Amino acid sequence: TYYRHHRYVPYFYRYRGHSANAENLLPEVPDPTPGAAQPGAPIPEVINPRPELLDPAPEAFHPAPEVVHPIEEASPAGDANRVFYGVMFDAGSTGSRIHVYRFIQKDPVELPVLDHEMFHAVKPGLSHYKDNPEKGGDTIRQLLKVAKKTVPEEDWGRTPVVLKATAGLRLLPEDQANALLEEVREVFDESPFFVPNNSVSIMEGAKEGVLAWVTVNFLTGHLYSNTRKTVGILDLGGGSTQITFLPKSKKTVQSAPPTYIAQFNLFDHMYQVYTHSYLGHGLFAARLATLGALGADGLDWKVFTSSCLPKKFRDEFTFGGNIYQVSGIPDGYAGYKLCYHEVKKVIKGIVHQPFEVKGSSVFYAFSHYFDRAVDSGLIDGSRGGSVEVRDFKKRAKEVCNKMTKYRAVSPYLCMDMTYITCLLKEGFGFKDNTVLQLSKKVNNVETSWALGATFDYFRNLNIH
Ligand SMILES: O=c1ccn([C@@H]2O[C@H](COP(=O)(O)OP(=O)(O)O)[C@@H](O)[C@H]2O)c(=O)[nH]1
Repeated sequence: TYYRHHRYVPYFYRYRGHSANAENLLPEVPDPTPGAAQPGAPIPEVINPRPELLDPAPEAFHPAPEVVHPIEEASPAGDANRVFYGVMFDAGSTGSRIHVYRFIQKDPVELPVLDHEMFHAVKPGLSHYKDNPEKGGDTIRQLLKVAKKTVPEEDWGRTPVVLKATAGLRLLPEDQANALLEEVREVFDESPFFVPNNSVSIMEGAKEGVLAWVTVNFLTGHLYSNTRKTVGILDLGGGSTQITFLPKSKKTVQSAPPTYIAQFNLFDHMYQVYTHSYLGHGLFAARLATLGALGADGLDWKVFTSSCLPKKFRDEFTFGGNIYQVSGIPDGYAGYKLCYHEVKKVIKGIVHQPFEVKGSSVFYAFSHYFDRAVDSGLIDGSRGGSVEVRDFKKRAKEVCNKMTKYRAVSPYLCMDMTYITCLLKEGFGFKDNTVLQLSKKVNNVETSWALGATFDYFRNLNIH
């Protein structure tokens, strides 16, 4: 039985309505008793043993005792299940988010099962408050209310709260980023939750890609199968973008810059992945770069123009706490070809083309890849879907050549779709027929680095 946990395929069940990704809409948390089944819903089976898949890896995933709290006594009913929670904050460049994960540990030597995620998001991100860190701290305080409503009060003191900041804070001057982090530490310290050492930090880009890869491969069951098949991930944030996959060919590893290869141990397997985070190549940073405005601090009088924007469009674009004047080219041309030419300059020669992107057959693409695919009508927002790289290109052309039609959806849609097309094709070197699985959630859990980071916290994946 010791090995049995490795045969469990992670199955997740929806115990109650999952809150939508309504940025800015701070939740009413509908049901204060986590795990309460919906009326009429079938009683979920939490784990699903698959006896035919024997995997001799012996190590269980359970929190290392020094990190987390003693295993509970069996309840009077004789139920030895241990429920525990992990709270992970994602301080992204465009918003801050909270993920409250509920795990069930059936047996101390077996892997706990991820049972539920509560997710909420607010906009804008912490970096927006670079000149007013206290207000930034307030957004985290607001999100903590979700944790208080989701985690039963008796568990607060042993539930860890961790915040990791990504591109938004990486792009800020150090003193401003530190002031924001310090503010968050104070908010955590005054909260009733368990605040581990180093619980508030800026995450390295390389970790961001690896942890998202861990999340997606965990949620899709690939970490449990003995086929060693995994899926790659593409994450397009506001400030940075990540690519991570498990190379099949040695040449991919040998020809990659050494910092693009990461190793870690997960559920007793050693993985060596290709991963990189491109700072300044997230969608919003790329908009600014296309407009020639990236880093143009203090040029608030200047209007930055682009043929990717509707000709008569004019806007104040805010990113990272700075405001930029932007517009289309009123008497000039707009459209796909010119736009492609502009965005290509942002990508060409900067993005490394891995030897083998076509080999790693399926890539899960999420965050802004997903959002823009929904906005442009490529996929349905509630279901997600799979598209080929060429579908992005086709839709980008249509959006750019009919800007008035899509303007109401977003005046930046032409620029964004063209950037995504160019990044995939000329940046990473994907073929037209590479399949991208676009998803915001897998089994009702957000596809983001946050779950991987929670595993990393509990188990220390020792990524290097
Ligand atoms: O759990 C998550 C985390 C992020 N996102 C989306 O992914 C994008 C990520 O942008 P972010 O501001 O985090 O970018 P970064 O700071 O990583 O560049 C945004 O559209 C978010 O709404 C999401 O849907 N779920």
